[in-house]
Amino acid sequence: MSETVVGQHHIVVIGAGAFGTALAVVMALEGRAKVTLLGRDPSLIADLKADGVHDAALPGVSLPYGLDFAFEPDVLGNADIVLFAMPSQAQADAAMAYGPYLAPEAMVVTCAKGIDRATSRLLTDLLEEKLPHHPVAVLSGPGFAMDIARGLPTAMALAASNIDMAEELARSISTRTFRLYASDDRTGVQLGGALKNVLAIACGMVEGRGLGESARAALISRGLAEMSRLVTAMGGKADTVRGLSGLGDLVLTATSHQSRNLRYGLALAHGDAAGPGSGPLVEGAFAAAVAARLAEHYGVVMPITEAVAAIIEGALDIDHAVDALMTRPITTE
Ligand SMILES: NC(=O)C1=CN([C@@H]2O[C@H](COP(=O)(O)OP(=O)(O)OC[C@H]3O[C@@H](n4cnc5c(N)ncnc54)[C@H](OP(=O)(O)O)[C@@H]3O)[C@@H](O)[C@H]2O)C=CC1
Ligand SMILES: O=C(CO)COP(=O)(O)O
Repeated sequence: MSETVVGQHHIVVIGAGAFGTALAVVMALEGRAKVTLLGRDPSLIADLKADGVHDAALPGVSLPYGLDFAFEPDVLGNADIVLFAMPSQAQADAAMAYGPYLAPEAMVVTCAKGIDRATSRLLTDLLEEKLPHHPVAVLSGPGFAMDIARGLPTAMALAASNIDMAEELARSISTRTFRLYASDDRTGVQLGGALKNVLAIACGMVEGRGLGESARAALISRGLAEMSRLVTAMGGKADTVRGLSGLGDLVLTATSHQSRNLRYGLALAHGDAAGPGSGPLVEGAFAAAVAARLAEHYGVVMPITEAVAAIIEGALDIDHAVDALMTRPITTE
């Protein structure tokens, strides 16, 4: 186990899945901070320590020598930065389970891309309620876990309500291959991450039905317009939507077969998608209905998001959805 040097950050990543492990790997390789990956399954953690690989999450990636592993939450007692890298719908439970172990000065960063389904709340708001003594930031943007872990160049956004804190976290977490840009727009950054997943599902359906690349481009740009409307209605910035966590992540996820959300859309188009939660994590399948509720609440027009939500619920089929979207009244862009 590596020792903490005076003045050095101790960063704990909670959640030994694909993204949590990738973040831990890239930070540990940099070697500036002491980094611990905290998982909840003792046998998995024992295997990671013994084997030096996490083949289920990141096949072929070596776990660096300097990375520490733990399953006992008391390791949190000397961490000043704590990353919550579990799925959106597990963030509230994780805050309740790990909150009592956090050091008083710990800054919390949610790394999930979604909205809490039970409360329709942004994850930073949810975590702040559960962890009232800790500032909560969010990390989001274009970056597949595998690319980050392999040390390919990636850039994401780190947003906190206080820009000084966002800059401090961005500097502390960034590495030579993983570059973070600071923002004070938590709302914009989080909604970008959640909504691009819904739009990636739609792009998967477009591809699965053979509707063409022109349709996909139209979907990306009209989807971005929807994203912009909800972000600004909820107090976020239009500029954020054009940045890494909005346009950047939308382009990545809507065009890559690495994306689980895109693959889910493809499966829906082929009529062989099992329900959300029954297979690999598909955040957009949970976010679609919540985003549609938020759109209604804020009086924002989001026809693509609403169509995806209705298709997943089984209330609409893809052909009718496309027809309805194409025959909406002609309007300005
Ligand atoms: N994969 C990627 O490329 C990227 C993912 N993300 C985001 O990161 C988040 C996680 O995704 P990803 O890592 O891919 O998902 P995975 O399914 O690979 O991993 C999720 C991890 O969270 C753990 N977990 C689940 N519930 C809890 C809990 N209550 N407390 C502690 N740990 C828990 C799981 O443990 P167990 O196995 O025991 O259930 C698992 O280790 C998502 O919101 C995703 O959108 C963001 C950018 C890139
Ligand atoms: O968010 C991601 C990359 O930025 C990962 O996307 P998926 O969850 O669709 O695989």
